[in-house]
Amino acid sequence: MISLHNVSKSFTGVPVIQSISLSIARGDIHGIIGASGSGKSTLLRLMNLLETPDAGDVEVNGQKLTALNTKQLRQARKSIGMIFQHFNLVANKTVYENVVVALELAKYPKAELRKRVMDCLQFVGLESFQAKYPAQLSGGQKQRVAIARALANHPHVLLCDEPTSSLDPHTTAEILRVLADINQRLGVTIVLVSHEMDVIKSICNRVTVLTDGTIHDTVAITPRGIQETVNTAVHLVERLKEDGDRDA
Ligand SMILES: Nc1ncnc2c1ncn2[C@@H]1O[C@H](COP(=O)(O)OP(=O)(O)OP(=O)(O)O)[C@@H](O)[C@H]1O
Repeated sequence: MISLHNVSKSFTGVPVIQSISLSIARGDIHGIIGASGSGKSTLLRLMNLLETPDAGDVEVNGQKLTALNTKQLRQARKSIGMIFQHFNLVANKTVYENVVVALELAKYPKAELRKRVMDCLQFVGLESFQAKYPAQLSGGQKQRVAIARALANHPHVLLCDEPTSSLDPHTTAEILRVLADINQRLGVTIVLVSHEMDVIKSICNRVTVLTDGTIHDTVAITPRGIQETVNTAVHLVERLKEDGDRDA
């Protein structure tokens, strides 16, 4: 589904990704983990050519992206959704408008716009929030809108760059559940960059460990499932007591 062949990328002469080859199979939830600065985000952004490789080839869904012209690449990107740590919503657009923009940019048939937006919002459980603005939403709700927007054009692949890093554990579990659902119900291949081992272990079936822009290893794991978390005040106090982090 996604193949990188000897891909390299430098910034201002400093190598950040060094001749990486990696294959991600259709239907996988593939994690990328590594220390800060190891190149995780850059590797992910090379998969949809948000970063252009200095060398090597990137193939997604049978198409060699590195061989396409600008127009062809724009077309190919419709089938590659992406979400980010800080959601990247347009602040002065409503939830509905944030999703419809993705469809309009992709020249989706006008008559089908409304239905498609509402289907996507329903999938993430936010159809009743369509008229709200991002500032009126919680972090988890904002990420759901971003997911709805990423799903709008029926992608085959969803690239997720630290999608839960701004969220509390309870909301993290909710968003991971949505991602697992997208993978299972819609058959979307997911690549998930995270520095949190718990996040990676909960839903990924393969994991690449990056170190200094090279692959240390890629291993198969059994996702252990999304841990239920509770965020009531009582539960939070209990957690503090467990950690011994309270006034004596
Ligand atoms: N556009 C850019 N221009 C210059 N340097 C960049 C750029 N993007 C990334 N880098 C550098 O490349 C290296 C890898 O960055 P990257 O964001 O891919 O790492 P990361 O593993 O995702 O880090 P983190 O976990 O801290 O987000 C870092 O040293 C970073 O400063």
